[in-house]
Amino acid sequence: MTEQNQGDEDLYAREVAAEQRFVDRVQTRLEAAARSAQELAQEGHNRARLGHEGGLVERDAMVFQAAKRLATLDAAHEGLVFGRLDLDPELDPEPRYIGRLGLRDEARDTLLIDWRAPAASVFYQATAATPQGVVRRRVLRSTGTTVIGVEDELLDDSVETDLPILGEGALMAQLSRARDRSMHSIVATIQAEQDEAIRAPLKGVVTISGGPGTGKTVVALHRAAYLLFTDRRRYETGGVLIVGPSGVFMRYIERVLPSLGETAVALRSLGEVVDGLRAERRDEPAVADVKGSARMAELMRRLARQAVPGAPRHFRMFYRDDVLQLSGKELGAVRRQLLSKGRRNRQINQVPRALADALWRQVRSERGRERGYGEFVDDLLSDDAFVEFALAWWPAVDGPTVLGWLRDPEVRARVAEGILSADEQALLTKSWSEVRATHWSVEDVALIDELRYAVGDLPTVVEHGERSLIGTRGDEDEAPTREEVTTVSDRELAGRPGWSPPQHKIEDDGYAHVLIDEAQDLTPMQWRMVGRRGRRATWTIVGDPAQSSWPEPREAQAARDAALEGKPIHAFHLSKNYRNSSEIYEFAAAYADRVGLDADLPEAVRSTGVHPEERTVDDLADGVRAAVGELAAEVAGTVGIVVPHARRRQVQEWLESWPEHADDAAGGANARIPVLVGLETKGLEFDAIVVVEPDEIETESSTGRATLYVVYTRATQRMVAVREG
Ligand SMILES: Nc1ncnc2c1ncn2[C@@H]1O[C@H](COP(=O)(O)OP(=O)(O)OP(=O)(O)O)[C@@H](O)[C@H]1O
Repeated sequence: MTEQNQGDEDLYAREVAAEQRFVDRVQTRLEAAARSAQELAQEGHNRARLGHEGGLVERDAMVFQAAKRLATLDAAHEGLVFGRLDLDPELDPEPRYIGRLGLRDEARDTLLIDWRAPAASVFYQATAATPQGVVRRRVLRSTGTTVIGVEDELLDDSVETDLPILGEGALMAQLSRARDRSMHSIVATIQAEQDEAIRAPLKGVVTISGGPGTGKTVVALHRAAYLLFTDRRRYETGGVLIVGPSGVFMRYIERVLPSLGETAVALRSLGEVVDGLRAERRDEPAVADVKGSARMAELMRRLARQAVPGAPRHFRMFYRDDVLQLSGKELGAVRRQLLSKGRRNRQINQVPRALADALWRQVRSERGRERGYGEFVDDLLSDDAFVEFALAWWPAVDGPTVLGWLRDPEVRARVAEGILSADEQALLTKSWSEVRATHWSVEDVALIDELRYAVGDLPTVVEHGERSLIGTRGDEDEAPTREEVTTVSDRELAGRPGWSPPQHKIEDDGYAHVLIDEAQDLTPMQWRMVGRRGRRATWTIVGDPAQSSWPEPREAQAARDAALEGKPIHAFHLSKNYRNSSEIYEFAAAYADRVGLDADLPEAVRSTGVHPEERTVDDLADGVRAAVGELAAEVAGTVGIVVPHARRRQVQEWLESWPEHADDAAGGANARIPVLVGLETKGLEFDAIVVVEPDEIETESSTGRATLYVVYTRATQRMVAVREG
């Protein structure tokens, strides 16, 4: 080793040791904060809320909680302290440290600046062209609480200092690491254009566009953390909803926010947006196209107004000297009259009276009329046959039940007339006849939500005597309370089981912030579903139109505009691809160009020198096996095998039968070597990808080319496409 090299190494070690001393100091302070929080917890929470001191301790408690989460969830990655700024000594001779949370020392001076605080923005925004007073930017690389390296950038060489500049650049070091099954935070290396989107104004809608791998997802997640930091009360109380394409994707991103100390967010895939439903299965593309179409909104509206299939269709009774009966036609009129007053489930209390009114019009005999309307109603309400009919004719219904009515061919033909073609109707019939009644698809969830809003939430059944079946004050959201049960009929009915309004109302679905990832794929019906949750929200919308798998972009755009209700839009665009090697991205971009996708082509910042390969093989199984074997040996992280729909099972079976990969194949979509269809790879990334029969992926749906483009942009290091020739 040369003297020069030895000298460099010593300097590097000294700098790392100096940073370690600072990190140790932060750690000691954090532990002290934790101790005082614990002591205070023992003394009781009330004191913590008193006066100035109390506020301070509360803050310590928060710091403690956040730190605990950091320690448990992200120990193996970037540490609590990750950044340091050395400014022009004339501005500030002391270094400033940036961390995942803010911390003060014993004298209440700033020890660590939270990355989201205004004082930290210069860490991300300063460049050599506009150094903003920063001479050196340093990123600390750590494992847990141990500093293992530093990466420096000199931003202003006009200032005289003796600061050493070490390392090879934090960004490249971060981008070259192996991919595992989850996405990690990028707090240490957020780039200036990304930082602008993260810190964008709070009002209205922020859109983040950009080609593959530009950091749209990870930036949007950091933005959610930023919003929680800036207006914690609003966003923690009102809630932040993050919607992504699939369960696999949600699991992939779920660690990012906790690693930033934030857990107060609802992460939902499109199949989980509606409370109580959890769908993972996707319909085949042709069916999904029908179910997602905006035309389904009208179809659902009609469906929600139908008579309940299988419910009694007429009613007949004797009253004094009259025979009273309600035919299908008369019942239809009562149904329409009730529906004109509000949501179906909210009308339940009005049903007996509406039926009684219709029957009273038929009472002609003198003996009947002389008792008067009031007593007639009371007589009816104490008549078991009548009450049973009312309950059976107008039961409380929920979204899944109403969607299930479409299994009845008569109902389906009636509501779909003029909306869906015979072929489209047949597709729906097939889709619902093939699966168990409750095994809903992701696409069904948006339809169920539509119906839920049309019929109103399910009332809660209450035990005997608590509530009456019949309301005393028209269509109200509040059920009559015990005190309001005043009429004879009410008293009689008070002994029967009845309904009270739902505890959870659909009005409670709203969030303070809605973040939509892979927004280019939302169908019009899905836009309606998320729109209902964001009426009073601020929004972040992330997407890349070239990766869209929805065939009617204009229809989706209209649905999206309707969901946003004219809120002001701030658009941000990201221009650099941080995922793919430049060799892989060139291949993908050439494909996009060849097949005529109007793609937003970012610049890939990293090169590996290894080009993707296209292989034609005699035997597909052998070819895939060889490719998987090579790539699994070459990369340390994940290897995705992407297949056409029709080959999924076959390839999964091959993989499991190859002893060398049996372990890596276990764990389904979360395995080291998962088998996925094109659409499932959305938003994900792998160290290496094997694409099986790409031409079949391209032709298996009307948007297959966009899907194949997505597939070609998933690998960070290696890609092999295999075709049988
Ligand atoms: N500033 C950064 N520092 C380090 N890594 C980054 C940075 N920006 C993005 N990355 C990494 O680049 C990869 C791609 O990011 P991300 O998945 O957010 O991109 P995307 O634009 O949503 O991609 P796509 O649209 O193709 O799904 C991720 O591994 C992410 O961590």
